[in-house]
Amino acid sequence: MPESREPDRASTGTARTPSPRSGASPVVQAAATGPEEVLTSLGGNRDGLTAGEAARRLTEHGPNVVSTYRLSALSVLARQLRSPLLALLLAAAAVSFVVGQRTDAVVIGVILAISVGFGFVNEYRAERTGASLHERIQHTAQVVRDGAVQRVNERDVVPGDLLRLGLGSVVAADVRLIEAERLVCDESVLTGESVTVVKQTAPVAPGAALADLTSCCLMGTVVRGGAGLGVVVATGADTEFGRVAAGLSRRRTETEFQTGLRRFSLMLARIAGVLTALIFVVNLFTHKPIIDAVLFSLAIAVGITPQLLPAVVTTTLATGSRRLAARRVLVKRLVCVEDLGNVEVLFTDKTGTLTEGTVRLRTTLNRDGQPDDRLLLLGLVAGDRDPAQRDDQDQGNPLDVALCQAPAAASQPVGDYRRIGVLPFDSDRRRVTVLVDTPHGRQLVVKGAPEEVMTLCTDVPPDGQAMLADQVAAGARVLTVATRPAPDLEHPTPQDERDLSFAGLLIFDDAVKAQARNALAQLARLGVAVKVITGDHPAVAERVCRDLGLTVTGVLTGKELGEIADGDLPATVAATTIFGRVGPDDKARIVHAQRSVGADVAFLGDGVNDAVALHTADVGISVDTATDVAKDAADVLLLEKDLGVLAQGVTEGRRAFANTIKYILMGTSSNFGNMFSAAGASTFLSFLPLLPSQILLNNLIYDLTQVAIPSDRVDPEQLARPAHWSLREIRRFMFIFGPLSSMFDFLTFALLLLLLHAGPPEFRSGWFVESLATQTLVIFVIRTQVSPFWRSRPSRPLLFAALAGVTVAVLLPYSPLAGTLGFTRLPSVFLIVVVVLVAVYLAMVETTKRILFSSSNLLRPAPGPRRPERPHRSAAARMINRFTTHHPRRRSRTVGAAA
Ligand SMILES: Nc1ncnc2c1ncn2[C@@H]1O[C@H](COP(=O)(O)OP(=O)(O)OP(=O)(O)O)[C@@H](O)[C@H]1O
Ligand SMILES: [Mg+2]
Repeated sequence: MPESREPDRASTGTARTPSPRSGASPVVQAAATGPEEVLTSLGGNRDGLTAGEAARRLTEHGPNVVSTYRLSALSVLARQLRSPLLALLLAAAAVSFVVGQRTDAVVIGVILAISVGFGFVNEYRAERTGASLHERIQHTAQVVRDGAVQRVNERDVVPGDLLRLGLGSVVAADVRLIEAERLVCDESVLTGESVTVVKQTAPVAPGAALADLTSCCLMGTVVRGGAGLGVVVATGADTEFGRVAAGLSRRRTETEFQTGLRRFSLMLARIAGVLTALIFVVNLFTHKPIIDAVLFSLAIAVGITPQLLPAVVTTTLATGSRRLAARRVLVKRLVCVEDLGNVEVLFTDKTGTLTEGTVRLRTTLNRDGQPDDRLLLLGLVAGDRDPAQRDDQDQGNPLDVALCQAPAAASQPVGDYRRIGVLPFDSDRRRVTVLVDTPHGRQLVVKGAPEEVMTLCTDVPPDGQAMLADQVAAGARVLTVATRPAPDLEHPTPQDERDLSFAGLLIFDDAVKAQARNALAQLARLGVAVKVITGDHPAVAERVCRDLGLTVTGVLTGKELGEIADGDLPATVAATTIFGRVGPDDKARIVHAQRSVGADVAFLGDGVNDAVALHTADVGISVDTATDVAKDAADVLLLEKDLGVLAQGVTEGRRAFANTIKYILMGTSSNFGNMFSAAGASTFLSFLPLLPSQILLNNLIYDLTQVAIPSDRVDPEQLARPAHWSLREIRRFMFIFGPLSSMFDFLTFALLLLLLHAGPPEFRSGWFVESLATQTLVIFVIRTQVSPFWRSRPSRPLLFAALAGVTVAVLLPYSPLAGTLGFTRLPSVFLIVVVVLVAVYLAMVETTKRILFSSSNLLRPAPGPRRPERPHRSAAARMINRFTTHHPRRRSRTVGAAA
């Protein structure tokens, strides 16, 4: 991580982006004032607020959020109406109303209203699901209230609260620091500056710039090291972050899926444009009334455009997200469902995923290889948290938690050891160092990864290494403890970690998770390669993999990784299963290398050390109990750390993709073919093959049948491999199945005209029935690669919708509405002919499908050209989202529904 920790560097704060502000904000004033003074002025004390006072302040100041997101029905409706096509059509209908074709105009108006309403309802419902995803992700903050440390919802933090800050926490409000222990913050979200800032408690000069408020911590910034305690001086929109948040864009970058959809829609729009213009010109030449020609060509364009696409996509994704939520997997955005389906390589951490994650201290070994409680005592003293503060010891670093929970821990005289200073744990140094006053004088105690600590020792006994090797080979997690007298030391620095005396080893157990074996097998069946990335010793990881039956093809350590040139990295990473002793930047580098060979990468981790890699991956996955930064960086949150649910997530993603593709293939085959035929027929007929209102009605009924697609079953074969967008394949599909459908249309035309000598109403009625039947029923063939198609069962809603659509089409010419809609009864011989035609058509499509799918990649793994690097959403946008509520309450700024 590019960071500097020298205080002088941090306080000079050159050339940092100032935030727009009007007058000195609460935090700027507090920064220049003494800590106790600020605390008193806010009516607080070291015991924190009382519960009653906190509740009172919450009503007074409102929730601690910077913005409120409102899903506005109006904006969803506006999106439905935004189509220029619709506007043109309405205008043309209005003109036709004025020139006298009243019924036709009214019918067009009614059908359009129903279509818009239908699209609106579907999209609004799906959007609401999306919005509710957000509310399920809760963030908590650690505050001192009534004299005790407690976790409260971040939104309930109020001015005057005492906020505790630790490694990896996202600061929940603007605070004035009262205590700071080597506290280092990353304020890039506010200042754009990647150099971290060292915090302390001394007041700064009045009117200091935002980047120089070293006595304060600001909302939205991240604690990169150390710990602190501060009094909240501002919450919500009154914070510095709240002020800038109001002006920031919340635009999100597109995923591959969204890009694919957009390109597809664009392609159809182009085709529709060309076709419409052509029909219009031809119809003018064939001397049809101009207003009819306009209406007709516009109706065709409407017929081609997949208006329901957004609704179908959101509904499929929402269905997937609901199923996932039932399995305790939350996606932050709906499209993440689809992203999950594409995952090909999963990097996972070890603790809690492959192992139970409840680390237990098994034994201690001193210099002579004997159990010794003194090591436990030293281990406790050199914990990441001060053991003198007994609160919350069951949260945090699993190894430290294990030490606190060891049966002998309670009887250790930790009270006799007073902590003077600490070099907190971080994943690069892999150790904790504390300076303590002990009954035997002042001492430096170092506890950490054996490779790191043992090199700092001068007196490792001859069998020390062997002792360690035995334990590691057995799969135990081992920490080494070392000490040194330091009588004159005041502030420990990394340079003081030298000439240590080896004290012994702490041996931990972390049982292998039994269910993980099953989950790994499931992922393997889905074609997802699993790799382990851990800060632990590779041998420990190897042992775990062996126990779980995961084949290990290669092992690499962080050190070896450092020696590999960027160019060679992708190949090496691809050939490696275990990455051990890697730090945060290595993790990101590995993920990056894997992505560069064109694989879709997911990363699962929950630590501060995982945040960068979580951002780098295509899909970042974390757990609900993870550190704030990891949770924020993730796209998917598991409420339980379990690989099994992930396999299901992948399946759901693929299901969503498969169903979306079904809709698209439908739209590009028969539907497209029919519109094309209508256009063609208009060139040689002396009358319009379908009235504009009939085209719209045809389109509406078809659309109604299509909304059942998200509910459809997906064949197991399609779930077995990730699929990717390929516009080329879709186009190919379109140019094979479109004309095939047209061929049957022209056959119908010939029958109607030559055999049955149909006049305009009969012709239109007949073709209306035939075209709806073909374009609706073809779903049963297209929805599956299984041949013959009836061997794959569709979902009940889809079956019902399709059959109902056809029934309505057949009955319409016999209904009382027939006259208004321009239909007439059909001779029964024609209906028989239609049945035969449809059957032959479906058989043809089935045969073509068999040939096409055996050579096509459309619904199967397609290692086609890959998308470029995913541009990450800006850190600020992510952060605003965190501090946003979807429940409008008072005193928070409202932003539009543009998410
Ligand atoms: N509390 C601690 N005190 C001292 N050393 C520690 C502590 N926690 C971890 N270490 C050492 O640092 C190493 C890396 O730990 P880190 O938490 O960065 O790993 P990780 O990548 O999160 O691993 P995992 O896959 O187990 O989650 C550990 O293997 C251990 O040797
Ligand atoms: Mg970890």
